Amino acid sequence: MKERDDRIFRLVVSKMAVERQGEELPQVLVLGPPWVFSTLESQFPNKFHFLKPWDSELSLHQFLISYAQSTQALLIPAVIHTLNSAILDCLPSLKLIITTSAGVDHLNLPELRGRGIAIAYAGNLYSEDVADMAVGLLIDVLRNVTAGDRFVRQRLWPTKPDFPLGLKLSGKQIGIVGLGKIGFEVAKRLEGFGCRISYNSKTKKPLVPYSYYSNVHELASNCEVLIICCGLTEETHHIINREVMLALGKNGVIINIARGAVINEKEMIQCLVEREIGGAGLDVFEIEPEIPKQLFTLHNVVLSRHAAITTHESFVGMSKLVVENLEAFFSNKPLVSPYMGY
Ligand SMILES: O=CC(=O)O
Repeated sequence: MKERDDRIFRLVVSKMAVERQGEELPQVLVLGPPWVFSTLESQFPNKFHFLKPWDSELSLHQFLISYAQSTQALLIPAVIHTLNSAILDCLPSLKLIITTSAGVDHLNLPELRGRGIAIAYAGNLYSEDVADMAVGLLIDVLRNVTAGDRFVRQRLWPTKPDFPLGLKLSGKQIGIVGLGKIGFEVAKRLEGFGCRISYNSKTKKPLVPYSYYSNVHELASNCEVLIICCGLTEETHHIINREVMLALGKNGVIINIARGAVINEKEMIQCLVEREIGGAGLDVFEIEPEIPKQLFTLHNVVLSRHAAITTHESFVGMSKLVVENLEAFFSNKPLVSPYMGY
């Protein structure tokens, strides 16, 4: 009985605390991993009252029903895939979703459009960081940087001198899948390495000096490296399949800084195991963070933790953009970085 009374007391106190904090300021609900939000929170001015379900003892459903009935703005500070109809049904006043990502594949766009909910997103904020990461992964895979690090740490250098040779980056024929802002930034960087650039995208870009291939198979047949820079859509889902990888060839390298499911991951692992492609640098996976264990055993693969955007500078820029969008929204001005593609 005492335990039950204590619990009710704690719930009432936490409800009062939430209500007190939010008396004046516009409310913004936050859904997503608390650790991502906590890296941003210190940068936000004291202008909004952030509703954080993880601070409450209530279930998410109960929390939303209790506190978020008049909430108009929702912040998603990571790529989470749990924003389903059941959650949206608990948010009858919702008018805006701010996602801090550049990709919007985690949002059900037709449903949000149907419900009249606007979206603000990161736009091109991270393109340089993501392009830097793509080039970093490529150099790592070709020149065995991480594999060399493991070799040295395992004290194998003095005893086992037969470390494999790397492959040269300069002059490589690079195929970029998706020549948006990130793809362009990757191309610009690799031009500096004397690489020859080709690309695939929905349509040929005017005034672009790179060779265009209208399908990825043809692109792969003419390249030694594929760098995946496109968004994940129904059309691009598993667009990089076994046939494409076989066309890339035995020394071919795949870099993915876009979304895991653009590549058929099972087929990629099979191609890597059977040495039908040369290697891969992967920042993203089909299901994160539970990635296939087989990848851990492959020495021709460099793994990263969906971290291409995670620089101090990009987090500062992202916090600023979130605040600008919230300020615009709560003062009935146009959003600063609206997502228009739905
Ligand atoms: O993956 C990260 C993003 O879409 O911003």
